Amino acid sequence: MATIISGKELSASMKAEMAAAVKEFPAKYGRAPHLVVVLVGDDPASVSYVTGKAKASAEVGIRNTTIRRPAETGEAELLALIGELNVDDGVDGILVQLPLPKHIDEDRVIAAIRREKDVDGFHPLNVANLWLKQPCTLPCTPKGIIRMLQRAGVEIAGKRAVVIGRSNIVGLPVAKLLLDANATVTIAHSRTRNLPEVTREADILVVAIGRPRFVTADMVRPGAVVIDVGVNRDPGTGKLCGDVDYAAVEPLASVITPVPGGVGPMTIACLMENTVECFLRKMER
Ligand SMILES: Nc1nc(=O)c2c([nH]1)NC[C@@H]1CN(c3ccc(C(=O)N[C@@H](CCC(=O)O)C(=O)O)cc3)C=[N+]21
Repeated sequence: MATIISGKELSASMKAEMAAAVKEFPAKYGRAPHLVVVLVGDDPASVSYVTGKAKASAEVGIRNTTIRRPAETGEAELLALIGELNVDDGVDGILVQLPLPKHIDEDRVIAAIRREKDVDGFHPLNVANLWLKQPCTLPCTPKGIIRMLQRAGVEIAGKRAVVIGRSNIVGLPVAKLLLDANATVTIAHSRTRNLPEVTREADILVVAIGRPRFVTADMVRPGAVVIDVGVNRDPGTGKLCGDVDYAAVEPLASVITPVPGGVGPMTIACLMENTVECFLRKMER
């Protein structure tokens, strides 16, 4: 029987704490923080994520503007919109929802966001500063994962951590944060040979590979801490499911995160935190 880390509960307490602080901002700074979310196209998953971000903003007292553009929007047009938001003093955070339509270069769009307003922590200068251990905006999902480990009282230093997945958004930055917390880190991926053998070495297993129920019981060391970053639709039921076969793995893990109600809500809470941090850095400059 594993301890289940509820991202739902932990994110709710983070949001409540932020709301109490943000309530004082209009009197202190003249206004509330303002997050602008840009959504290009109408992918249903993206629409639902963007709605989640607006809902969380309301809970915390952050002003949220969601700008929607048709899927055919040109890259130049999107870059022009970002340029306007960059120089708008009333905008503290800019998030461009990913993935973008194929005709738009995501890297170019991310790099166009003013670094001080990059609440995702995806801008090249934020990424560089993460790897140089300089002050930076941390990407929301990795930040949320570390928060969950801390909340569960998981000691990271000296442990073996295995991350499955090497994306810029989750795998690479979470590996860096675990390394900075003095874990011994392995980054595994689709081309890793003998993957079950590698993952069985893990005291802490972070799974961000994007395949429903990919991690089975034979891949997990008894007593391991298992963090499931997956957000998949079950091909059969259409329900949300993780990258971990939860029913099979939960009985042998010491600590595990569920899907839904795990890493996802923590990502959103950390996005709110990053928005508040960008706002405060600006106001205190
Ligand atoms: N620029 C950008 N920043 C992102 O942070 C970003 C993005 N693009 N593109 C897509 C991914 C995905 N993502 C999720 C956030 C919350 C949940 C979440 O809260 N999930 C709930 C369930 C939600 C539901 O029921 O659909 C849960 O796991 O309990 C899921 C996924 C942020 N992303």
